[in-house]
Amino acid sequence: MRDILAEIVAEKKAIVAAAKSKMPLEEIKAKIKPDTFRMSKKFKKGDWNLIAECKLQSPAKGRLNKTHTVEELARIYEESGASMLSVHTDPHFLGCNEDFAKVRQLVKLPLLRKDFIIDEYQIYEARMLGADAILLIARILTPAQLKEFLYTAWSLGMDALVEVHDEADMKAALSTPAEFIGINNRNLKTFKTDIQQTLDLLPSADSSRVLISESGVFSAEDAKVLRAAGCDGILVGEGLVRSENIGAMTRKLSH
Ligand SMILES: O=P(O)(O)OC[C@@H](O)[C@@H](O)c1c[nH]c2ccccc12
Repeated sequence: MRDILAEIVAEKKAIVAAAKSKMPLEEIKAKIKPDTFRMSKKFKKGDWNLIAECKLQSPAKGRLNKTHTVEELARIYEESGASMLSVHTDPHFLGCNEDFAKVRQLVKLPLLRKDFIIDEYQIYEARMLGADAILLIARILTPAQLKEFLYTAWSLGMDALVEVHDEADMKAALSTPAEFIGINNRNLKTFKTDIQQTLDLLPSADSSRVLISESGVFSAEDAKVLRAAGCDGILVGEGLVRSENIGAMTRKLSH
């Protein structure tokens, strides 16, 4: 069976190697200033937060939205009450660093750099692009890397959303002091989603962490179920970019 995550990670190694030879880490370090933890200032345990994702394409489903640019999506989300934006920089999602930097110029909300981080270089790069937070996917990192990358993000004033999909990932996430844990309802091998995944895993999370349910949220009803179960927020891409009225859907899912 096709393993989409493994394919993406294999390509990512080459992408990072090419980026390093174009702009060495030392050069990035000389350019950047630490951020001010804008995600953790905004997200409080017990509040409800929508992270709205600028997602034009998915590797499993192909093109999701042909009518809007990433910048247009970002503007609608911000005007319609999202707490934060997630912007892909990986080409499988039609993301790129340039679009991320453009969104940074356009909006004031905190921005999550959505990518597959396998090397500390990408964390410094995220800060250079103006990210407030990064995604760390437990499945593709060792527990030691997870901790190390979390501290690297913190040293740059950025927050990290540590993503888990099953009990083993959750255990790894809980072994770090991660403040934000994202339960991905999507199996990253098959890309199938089911919000039941969050409901199943929530009891094993510790209640001091901010818990975000990611992927496969398509309605206010889904959001309501997740909120009632104890989530502090949701991360939504497809459910927004494919809806007929993106602004109205953003408003519905924001509270
Ligand atoms: O479009 P959705 O089903 O609402 O999902 C958004 C987001 O959770 C998803 O893009 C995502 C979360 N973590 C990932 C890791 C890899 C690829 C994609 C993702």
